[in-house]
Amino acid sequence: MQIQAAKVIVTSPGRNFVTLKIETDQGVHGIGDATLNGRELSVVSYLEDHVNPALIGKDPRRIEDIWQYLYRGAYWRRGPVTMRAIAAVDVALWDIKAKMAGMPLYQLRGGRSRDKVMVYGHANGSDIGETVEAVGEYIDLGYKAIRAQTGVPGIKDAYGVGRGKLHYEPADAELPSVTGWDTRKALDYVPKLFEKLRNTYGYDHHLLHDGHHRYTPQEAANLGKMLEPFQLFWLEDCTAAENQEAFKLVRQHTVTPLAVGEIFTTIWDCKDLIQNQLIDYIRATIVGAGGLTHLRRIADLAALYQVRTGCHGATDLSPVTMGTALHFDTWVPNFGIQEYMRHTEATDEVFPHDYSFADGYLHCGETPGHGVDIDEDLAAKYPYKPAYLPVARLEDGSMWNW
Ligand SMILES: O=C(O)C(O)[C@@H](O)[C@H](O)[C@H](O)CO
Ligand SMILES: [Mg+2]
Repeated sequence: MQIQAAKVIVTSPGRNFVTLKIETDQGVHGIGDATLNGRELSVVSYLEDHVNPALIGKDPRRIEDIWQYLYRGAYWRRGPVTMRAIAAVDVALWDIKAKMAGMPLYQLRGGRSRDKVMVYGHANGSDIGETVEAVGEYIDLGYKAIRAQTGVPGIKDAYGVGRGKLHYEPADAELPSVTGWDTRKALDYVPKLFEKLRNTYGYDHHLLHDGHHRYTPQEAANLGKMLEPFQLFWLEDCTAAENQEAFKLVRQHTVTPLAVGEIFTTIWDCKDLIQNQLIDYIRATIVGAGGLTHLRRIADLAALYQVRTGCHGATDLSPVTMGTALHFDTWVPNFGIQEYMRHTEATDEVFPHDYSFADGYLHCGETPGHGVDIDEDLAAKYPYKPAYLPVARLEDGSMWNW
């Protein structure tokens, strides 16, 4: 069996997605997601110029060997562009293998560990009142877990406040727009949001919050401590994690559960965080961390330390990543939760899929493979359109973390 063709499809049904399609001489094809928000075309080039030519003629069943070939063979290791390209190949090959086996992908991992996958949705508003209302809407939709983000008075367009209700999408401008940040104001306002949420809805639902790398370790520790009475499911990206040791300080001061990892690309980014039990949830996902082949290694290491998974699932990852993540979530023994931001209808049409939402849970389908395909004719109707995430600056003009 041989790989006959590998092609990259770029489509923008509301936002940009990069998809790799691998075709075999047996008529079976597989697809993988290679989307890197705001840097999409760099992965297109990486695949078209450097990876795809090397795939032709290879045996698609040798997934592990092809993964090692692309990782070790490049000499230049890790990084978002390289690892997303590897992830796309890896996922397309797992799709092919599962289709050939006539099984849904989770069966090839070891079968079901659970009946359904708990997800969290994104509730946001420009102030506490609006966010509390938005959380209520998610509760009415059946969600068991809800992430709550609020605009903060005096801060211009704070992180997490979207334009649409169910379709939060911050990558909007042809060049990054400028938003603001003020830690003092946020530290004062965010705990009040969670106090109001618990007073309004009680403690039956899981509540989550994303700090988006905005706080120093000391400030993050302070926030975690103030949020303790409100029993969060997790506080995400409370501080930047390039220096994994930074989490020690946070951990020493608060029992609020910590999650991190949506921008991690390999196990090396979270090895110390996991082994020192500095986090509770690892947010790496399929497209970000080298595909199913690598993500399961991260999950296995995490399991040794009772760290659970919480895959990134924002709408800058295509339905291909969501579908594959759901097969991973259905299998992985140390599952925690899955992020679920809904794609727009146009995106769902370009990527027909068999996963479905009901009563706060997502269910992966039973069709062979990962259950997601691409309608190439429809995809061609939505050409690439540059779109960037905003940047953040402090009041005095200093660059901050978006
Ligand atoms: O889903 C999350 O938790 C995020 O932090 C995203 O909103 C993130 O900002 C985007 O995925 C970046 O592309
Ligand atoms: Mg996040």
